[in-house]
Amino acid sequence: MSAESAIIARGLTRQFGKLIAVDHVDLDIPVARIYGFLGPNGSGKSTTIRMLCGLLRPTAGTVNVLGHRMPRDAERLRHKIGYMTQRFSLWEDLTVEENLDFMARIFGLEAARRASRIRRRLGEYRLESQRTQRAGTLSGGQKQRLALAAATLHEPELLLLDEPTSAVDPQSRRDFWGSLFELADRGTTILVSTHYMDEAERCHGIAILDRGRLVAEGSPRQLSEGIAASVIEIEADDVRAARRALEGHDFVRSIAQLGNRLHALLVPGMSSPEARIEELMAAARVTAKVERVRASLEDVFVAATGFGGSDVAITTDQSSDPRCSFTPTDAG
Ligand SMILES: Nc1ncnc2c1ncn2[C@@H]1O[C@H](COP(=O)(O)OP(=O)(O)OP(=O)(O)O)[C@@H](O)[C@H]1O
Repeated sequence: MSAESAIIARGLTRQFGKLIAVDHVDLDIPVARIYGFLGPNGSGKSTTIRMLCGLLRPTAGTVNVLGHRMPRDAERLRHKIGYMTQRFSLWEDLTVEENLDFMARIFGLEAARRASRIRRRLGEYRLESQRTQRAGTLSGGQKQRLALAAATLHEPELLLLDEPTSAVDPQSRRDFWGSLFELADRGTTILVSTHYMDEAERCHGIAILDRGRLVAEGSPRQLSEGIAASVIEIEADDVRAARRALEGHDFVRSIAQLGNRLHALLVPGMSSPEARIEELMAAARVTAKVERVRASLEDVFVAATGFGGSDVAITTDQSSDPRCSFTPTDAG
């Protein structure tokens, strides 16, 4: 393992019967960085994360996490990693403080350290006023802060976060990301799966998964510059007419509407794509401003996942429970 890599995976594969949920994925995730998994529903993000933290046994491939071979060394890794899923997985009938105390005991913190860590986390995650409130009655954002406080009680070197912000509002998401950056600044490696482009944009590195395969990887800037498409923005007085004029042409791979603008992804290598689009607009008598723009991460996502559409849906995965154990399972 290289000194800078927190996670190295080679040929990581997981099958469920005939379905290949994760298909020969290679990963090198550097320490103290925020690394994002982006992918449509069912692309294998959760399955990959569960294999990385030892909850699920790979069908094939090797995984090394913080110098430990997984899943063989899962038990030894337990104290070095924190895991948080999209589903609130603490005890709803216990108070905020009781939840933290319980988790601190699970992580084996002795009494004095337990008390000081809990006090610190309550402050850091703004939960002091909710200290004696039952977790089940917290708001979505408070629950998420509690889950992060619990996942970081033992000061893990690596945090694995599976769609942690899917149930909270934009302000809570922003706060949450502020906390992630602080953790990364202090040396924690963070792997986070998300459906949100703005979140992926904040990551130091991103892997895009599609049908179990890793289809693109790099920093947001590298991905944007390396996109296999020309991105043309069309600002039109009649957006619907502009869209109609673009439809049905082989060289137009996808069209997405953003207010009164369209983003068209064209096949790469066209000599002057703007001129070609201007011709189409003129022929359809649509007044439009046409310019070539830098690819957004959403454009990259659409191109990397086969131009299948830009809508990224959010689902709730009920399949994993971090409380149960760290024993790898074959059944998932
Ligand atoms: N325990 C399991 N048994 C059978 N199939 C499974 C199991 N867990 C996951 N799958 C399947 O593996 C594929 C990948 O699922 P996974 O949950 O990893 O995707 P995901 O990218 O995390 O999706 P989402 O964004 O919807 O949470 C899906 O087709 C899913 O139905």
